[in-house]
This record gives sequence, C-alpha cells and structure tokens, in this order.
Amino acid sequence: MRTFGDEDTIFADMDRLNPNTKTYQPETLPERESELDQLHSALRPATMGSTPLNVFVYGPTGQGKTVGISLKTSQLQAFADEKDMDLNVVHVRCKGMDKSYHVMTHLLKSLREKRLGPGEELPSGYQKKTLLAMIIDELEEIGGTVVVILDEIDAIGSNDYILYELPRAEPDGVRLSIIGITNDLQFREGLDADVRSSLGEDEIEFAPYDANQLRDILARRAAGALRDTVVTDPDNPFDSLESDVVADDAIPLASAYAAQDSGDAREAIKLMFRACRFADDAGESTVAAKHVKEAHEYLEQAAVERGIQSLPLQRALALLTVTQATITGTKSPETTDLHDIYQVFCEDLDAAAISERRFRDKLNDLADSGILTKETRGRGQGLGKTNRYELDVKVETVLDNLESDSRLGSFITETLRPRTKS
Ligand SMILES: Nc1ncnc2c1ncn2[C@@H]1O[C@H](COP(=O)(O)OP(=O)(O)OP(=O)(O)O)[C@@H](O)[C@H]1O
Repeated sequence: MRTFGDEDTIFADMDRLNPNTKTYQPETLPERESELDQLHSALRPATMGSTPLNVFVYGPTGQGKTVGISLKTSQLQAFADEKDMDLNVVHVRCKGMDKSYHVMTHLLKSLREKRLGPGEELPSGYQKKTLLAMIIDELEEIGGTVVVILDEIDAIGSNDYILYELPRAEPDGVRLSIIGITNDLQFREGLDADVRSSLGEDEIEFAPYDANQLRDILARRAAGALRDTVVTDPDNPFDSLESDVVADDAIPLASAYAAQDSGDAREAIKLMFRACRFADDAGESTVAAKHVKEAHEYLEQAAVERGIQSLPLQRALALLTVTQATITGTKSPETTDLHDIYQVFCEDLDAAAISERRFRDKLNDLADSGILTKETRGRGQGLGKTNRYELDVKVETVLDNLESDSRLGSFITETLRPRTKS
C-alpha cells in the first residue's frame, strides 16, 4: 500500500487546476474583458448612488458566467465597503428549484441571512403573493443598494412569476438590481416579452471559448498548479508558458478536444486536471499528450456510463434490445427485429409496450447520445430504407450500468448476463 507524504509530485497547488468553483476561483478573466466591461457599465450607477441596471447574462455552460459575475460583484462590494456605502449582493443558485416559488423561498432565506447571519430556516407554507410581500419587506429592512443574482434561472421553466414580479417591485428606499444568468438559450428566447425587457435592461452574451482562448486559460491555471511552471507574459499566457513538467503538445491537445466539443472551460480544465493526476499517480515527471488522450477516453467513458445509468425505462429497454442482438451475434439488426425482441422483454418484465414508431424514436435518441450507431440502408429496389443499429459501447458497459436499476436489475442478471457467458 502507498504511504502518504513521501511521494514525489508534479503538483505545487492542486486546487488551481480543480474545476470546482468552490475550491478555486481565478482572480482575473482576461478572455472575458469585454463582457465584464459591459457588466461594469450596468453596475456602475451603484457607485454614484443610483440604481444599477437589471442584467440578463446568457451563454453555454462553462463559459465563466458565474465566476465572472462573482468577480465583478465582489469588486463592487469591496469598493462600497471602502467608501462606506450601503450595498449588498445576494447570490441564489436556482439549480434544482423547479418553480418560482422555490426560488422565492431561497431568495427570502438568503436575504434574511444577509441581515441576520447564517442559519435561517427555509420559509414554507406561504402563498406566492405573501412570499413576494415578505421579500419586499426584507429588501426594505436591508435598504440601500441590493444586487440579487439568480444563477441558472432556467430551472424555473415556464413558471416565471418571480421574473415578472421582482423587477417591477419597488421596495421603498432600495435600489434593486437583478442579474439573471442562464445557459439555456431556449429559455431566454421563450421568456415573456415583458419579462425579457424588464429583466434584460442589458443583455450580455458569453459566447463559447475558442481553442486559443482555452490554451491561454489552461496555461494560466497550470502555472501555479504545477511545479516549475510559470507564465512570463500575462498577456500571452500560452506562448510565454515555461514548464519543466508540461510537454509542449499537452495543453494544445486538451484545448483542441474541449474546443471541438463545446468550448467549455470547465471541461478543458477537468481534462487537464485528470491528465496531470494520471501522470502524477503513475509517478511520472512530465504530463504528455498521451496522458491527455488517456484522460479524454476516461472522461468520455465516465460520461457514457452516467448517461446509461440515467436512461428512462423505455430508452433503457431499447438499449437492451440492441445489447441482446449483439450478444446473440445478430449483425446490424433492423428496427422491426429489435421491436420484436422488445415486445418479448416487455412481457417478461410485465411492462406496457410502445409502438414501433415510438420505439424507433428511442433508438434514435440513443444514437444521438453516442450510445448506439445508426446506419440507414436501402432494402433493395423499391423496398424503401431501413435503419440498422449497433452498440457503440461494450456489452459489459451496458449490463454493468443498468444492473443496479431496480426495474431491470434482476432481468439482466437472470436473462441477459448468462447469455454473455455461452
Ligand atoms: N477565462 C477563464 N479563466 C480561468 N478559468 C475559467 C475561465 N472561464 C471559466 N473558467 C473556469 O471554468 C469553470 C466554469 O466556469 P463558470 O462556472 O463560471 O461557468 P458558467 O458559464 O457559469 O457555467 P454554467 O452555465 O454551467 O454554470 C470554473 O472552474 C471557472 O473557474
């Protein structure tokens, strides 16, 4: 067994490469200079005793929205504290709150904690209107300038009561600004026109990072995280990176993978972090492209496994039909063949079967998420076309990840698993 403490490591400060925002928050975001300038301009009225503007911030996941807004509002808070101005920032993460009501209870709790300190109970049992009145009262108790950040606000779906009412509330003696953040572009498009115009007095887009920006981000985070690794010119982090630990091609490869996926900085950092940990755990002194490749495969596999584990029942059953066909050696089965297998499975499981057309949609969903491959072929002259499906993952991966599902577990153990052994 390895012993703690006496191992060599390539890390100087591991937290700097940890993508978890609670573990490490960057002090600067040069790639978001222009977006943060726009936010600056919306918040600046607060420094002059006026009301800062409401802002709607949108862009895909992992683009520095949360961290950027947090940097800018902390800067504003520090300024206000220095000048003895009455200003408070309240951050509510709406993820997992599926209604305006939940957002309101959490907002009220956060506002109370701002004033009274941590440990406030989540209010419950109130009517929506009463809750709104309580929020307004609490804002008035706090007074001065209050910036409310509603992060991942798309969680509330179409239930946008809070987004309609809050910007219209006029608490006495309070200069209120609301910053709504979302990574769901459809949510933004689908907002009521009134809500959009009052909440989005200013709208700021965080467009996806390109590969060069990701290279700079990774270079800055690697410097400081890894031993003997420094950036000598902050304006050109990647070009000026000097390192005894990172091979020249490692960061470009990690950035290229992330840029090709979605330009997500969180993914890029996660990939680089994993590559560094692989190298470190193997006792190697250099992080090379091979570690990045290994990390990429590892994370892709982990994502596929999570995807399989969270499949709804009908999609999981559709996947099991292709798995069954693979186990029995049927090459490229057609939808009809798979639907026949599916009906037998449904009988065995005592589950209601869906039509072949809907079943085909489930197979296509699985192909879209990279768990199956789909090929459309002609059946021969005048006979139309047919879709054929194959697993894009190992049989074992499917069985291992669905076996813990309470609806399917014993069916897999008793019916499918034994066939893999024959
Ligand atoms: N320009 C940057 N420089 C350094 N790190 C960055 C940069 N942009 C983002 N990050 C890092 O990437 C991760 C994701 O950032 P953040 O949480 O702010 O993204 P987001 O746009 O709010 O994503 P989501 O919509 O999923 O909440 C964090 O670890 C953050 O520190």
